[in-house]
Amino acid sequence: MISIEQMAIVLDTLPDPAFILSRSGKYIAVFGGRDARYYHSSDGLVGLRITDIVENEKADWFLEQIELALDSGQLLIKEYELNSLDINIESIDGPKHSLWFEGRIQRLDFLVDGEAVVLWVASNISERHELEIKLRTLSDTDQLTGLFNRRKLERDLALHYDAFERYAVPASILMFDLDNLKKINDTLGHYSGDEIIRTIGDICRSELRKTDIACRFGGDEFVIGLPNINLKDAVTFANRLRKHFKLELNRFSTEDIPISISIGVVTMEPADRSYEETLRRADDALYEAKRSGKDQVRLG
Ligand SMILES: Nc1nc2c(ncn2[C@@H]2O[C@H](COP(=O)(O)OP(=O)(O)OP(=O)(O)O)[C@@H](O)[C@H]2O)c(=O)[nH]1
Repeated sequence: MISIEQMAIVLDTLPDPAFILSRSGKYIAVFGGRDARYYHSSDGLVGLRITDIVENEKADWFLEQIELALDSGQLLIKEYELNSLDINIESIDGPKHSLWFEGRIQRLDFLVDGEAVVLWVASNISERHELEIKLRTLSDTDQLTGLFNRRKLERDLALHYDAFERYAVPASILMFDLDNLKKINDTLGHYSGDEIIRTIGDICRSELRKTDIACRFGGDEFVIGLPNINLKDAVTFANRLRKHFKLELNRFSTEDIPISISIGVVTMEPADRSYEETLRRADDALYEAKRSGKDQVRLG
């Protein structure tokens, strides 16, 4: 059997901080989490309330979680961030940058000063969180161009179609394809073809707003989603883009292989039953641009 004194040492040596918090957000007791590389100091917390140290919105969130854990009686697991906007990190010992935590919150079956209480164990998961963000970004990105890939595009277009259908928020789509890439590969080599595709990514990044979605759809085919843009403005944009591409890609052109792009432009319409139908119309418009001699913009 270990003694009460040894038990106290064990609690204080817990690698992750464990808080006993009341329903009203009062810190009743704090144990462990002493490593200043991973955790802010919890010295002086006992007796304070969450609202004393955490800004309003975040404090409300903490109180909500306590309430949920108390009501359900079941283990509640939540991830959250604490940064200098939430608490005055500068004045507290410990890491100064923002941290991500996994909170494990469980009702305790006793009252303190007549109030229900929970045990809140906070594990620092910042490294895991960063890795997850990197993985998510990687899985949404086309390696050659750094643009989004088709999976991410389709996810975003589904959301924009939803906004269009419910609230009539316009959204337009450009689908474009390099002209004559096969000849370029055959004549100048596959690496030149790759460089042209990479350059397309750079031009897209320089031309687009943050909310636009530029994606390499596959091979030498690209799609740009333009939220909040109607057909007229989308066509103006497509023409500007075509000229910009022509200018930049000119350095790859040879006498008998001009390098340009063909673009199909459409906007979401009530007759489209899904974003896939809008995309299909963009593809038809692109096909028309190719059929009519390439290096041009066609409306669908
Ligand atoms: N270098 C390079 N070539 C690629 C890549 N992806 C696809 N391609 C080539 O791009 C060509 C695309 O086919 P098409 O669109 O029919 O060929 P195109 O010569 O551009 O024909 P048009 O679109 O009618 O002008 C194929 O030859 C593919 O091998 C890539 O990542 N790098």
